[in-house]
Amino acid sequence: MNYLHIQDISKTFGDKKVLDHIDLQVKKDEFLTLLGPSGCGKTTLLRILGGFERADSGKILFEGKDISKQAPYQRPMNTVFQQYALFPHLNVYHNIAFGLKLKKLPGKIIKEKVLKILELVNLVGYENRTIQSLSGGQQQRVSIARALVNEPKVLLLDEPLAALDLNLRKKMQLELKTMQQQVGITFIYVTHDQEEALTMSDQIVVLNEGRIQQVGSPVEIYNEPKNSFVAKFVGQSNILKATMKRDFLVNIKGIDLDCVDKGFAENERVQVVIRPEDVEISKARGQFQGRVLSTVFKGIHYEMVLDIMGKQWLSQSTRPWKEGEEIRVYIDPDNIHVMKEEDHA
Ligand SMILES: Nc1ncnc2c1ncn2[C@@H]1O[C@H](COP(=O)(O)OP(=O)(O)OP(=O)(O)O)[C@@H](O)[C@H]1O
Repeated sequence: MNYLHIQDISKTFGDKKVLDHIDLQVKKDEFLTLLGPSGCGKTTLLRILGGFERADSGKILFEGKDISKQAPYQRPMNTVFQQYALFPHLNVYHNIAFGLKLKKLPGKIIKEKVLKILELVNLVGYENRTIQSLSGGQQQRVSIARALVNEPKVLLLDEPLAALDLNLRKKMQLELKTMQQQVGITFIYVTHDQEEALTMSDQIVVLNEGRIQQVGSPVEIYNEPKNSFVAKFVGQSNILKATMKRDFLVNIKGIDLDCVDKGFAENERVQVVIRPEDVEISKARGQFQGRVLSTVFKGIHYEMVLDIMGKQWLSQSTRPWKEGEEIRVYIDPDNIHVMKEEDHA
């Protein structure tokens, strides 16, 4: 039996179809991320899961039971919002204990649970602090603690780190992942930040315009994007028109390249994705000839725009190449990913 099954969910606001037949299986103890651009329907799907919004059609099944009609508090889920939604007049302890008091648990048990969760979110000693005296990162930890203390089976997180600065966000990403592994709760995490999704997730669901584009592990999504939307949205890519000659041989602009992909017909028109870090520039070796158009220093590497037979390619290298320099480019067959051709590409 599936743990959580989002079964054929659709939702329309006015005349806009926001979710279009979303069908998704979520495993127990999995960190699953809904990734997509602003407006693609991520938050709406999360709100439907949490019970804050009703789908037009489809069901939410938890351990085989239909929970679609349950109120938020009846569901085995808790939500952490981007705006921390903490009670400003209560201190840290009472913010976290709030839900447990509503459940009328004995004071001793409440105290034990709150102290345990404070340890998990690294806030031991902060019990009596007011919410206003905490930093943004600490406030978000309180809101995560407040959700986790209720021991939900599934935690829903809607861009919880969006308001934090970059350094703190990166630190919290790792902390959240560790927390999730420690508590062994399924996390469903919404973000539009592809790096965040790649860092934290077991599974990523890429959404665009209310439709699932691809479901896969971070490595699958990055290395084997299913279409040009995923290839462009997750990392940078060179997307090139090509023709499949036969299995393991693809032709780009008259140049034959070995490749690992198969399953395409002879002479089928395809698209090839090559990541900038896989574009190897050298003076002498390579299937393609070209010229450096620009070079920008990016900290740990240089980013170059190349002119390869009249098309611009992005590339990365640890050494700078001079603008105007004539170069060759080598692509390893392992780094050539072939996709079906799309009309809009
Ligand atoms: N209650 C509502 N009434 C009307 N339209 C809505 C409502 N909620 C969401 N929408 C619309 O549905 C679309 C999807 O919104 P949603 O918030 O799910 O997207 P999102 O992917 O989470 O985007 P963001 O990252 O910007 O929050 C948007 O066009 C939004 O304007």
